[in-house]
Amino acid sequence: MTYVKAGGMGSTCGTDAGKTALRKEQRKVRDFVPERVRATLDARILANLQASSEYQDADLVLTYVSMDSEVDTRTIIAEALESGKRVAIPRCTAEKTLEFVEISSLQGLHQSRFGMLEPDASLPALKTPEFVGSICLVPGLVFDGLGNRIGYGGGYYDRFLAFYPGHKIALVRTRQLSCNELPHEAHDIAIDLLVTDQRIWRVNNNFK
Ligand SMILES: Nc1nc2c(c(=O)[nH]1)N(C=O)[C@@H](CNc1ccc(C(=O)N[C@@H](CCC(=O)O)C(=O)O)cc1)CN2
Ligand SMILES: Nc1ncnc2c1ncn2[C@@H]1O[C@H](COP(=O)(O)OP(=O)(O)OP(=O)(O)O)[C@@H](O)[C@H]1O
Repeated sequence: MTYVKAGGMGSTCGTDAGKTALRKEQRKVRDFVPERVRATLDARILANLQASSEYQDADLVLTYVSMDSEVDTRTIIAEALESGKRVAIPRCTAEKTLEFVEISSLQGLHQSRFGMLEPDASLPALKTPEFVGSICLVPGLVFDGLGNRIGYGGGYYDRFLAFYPGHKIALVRTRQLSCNELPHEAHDIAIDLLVTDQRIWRVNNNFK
């Protein structure tokens, strides 16, 4: 396995080829970090998230259910529910966007054809007005200081976030941060808040 330093990434300009290459190398970077180290970093990310006013003020948390080497959201889900917050997780739709379904535990979910845990198709999705006052934890492989992100490449989150009224928050291990501006296109929706294992980074140019 090749170890790719985050600082060594090329800043290719807005091309699909550039995004695809970054996805591939960042996936390796993320998988390369030993599980024990990831757990330590993720505990710090959790603490920083919980310390943020955006999290504290939110009564509803929209979050993916982590898998593989993604930043752990299962503890976040358990602690959010424990503290009385509402939690909703995504379901992929045929239109390649996301619907969010409220859950009360991680029980009863099923594995989607992409390997992620999803709520049953029969359960009702929340409607956009219910997202006011919520936060959305957005997954990604690599982020830059302007809030640009590169995900798995389905465009699911970009389509959903285009109509999302709450704070868009990324949970980021420091080595998933790019010091170069990432390639981005008109449809890409930037993150408002980066929560790393070291600090909380507010992307001011997103607050309009
Ligand atoms: N844990 C977790 N859950 C998540 C995401 C995530 O990043 N992490 N998502 C983040 O977005 C959404 C699912 N994202 C996906 C992104 C790409 C493909 C994908 O590569 N699809 C292929 C194959 C399509 C097909 O078989 O029809 C493709 O689009 O080519 C699938 C799902 C929702 N749930
Ligand atoms: N709002 C949108 N409307 C139409 N197509 C879109 C939209 N957002 C993204 N797409 C399309 O989805 C595909 C993947 O987008 P992109 O490369 O930005 O993925 P990503 O941000 O890495 O993935 P994701 O959002 O699932 O994490 C591209 O072909 C893009 O044109």
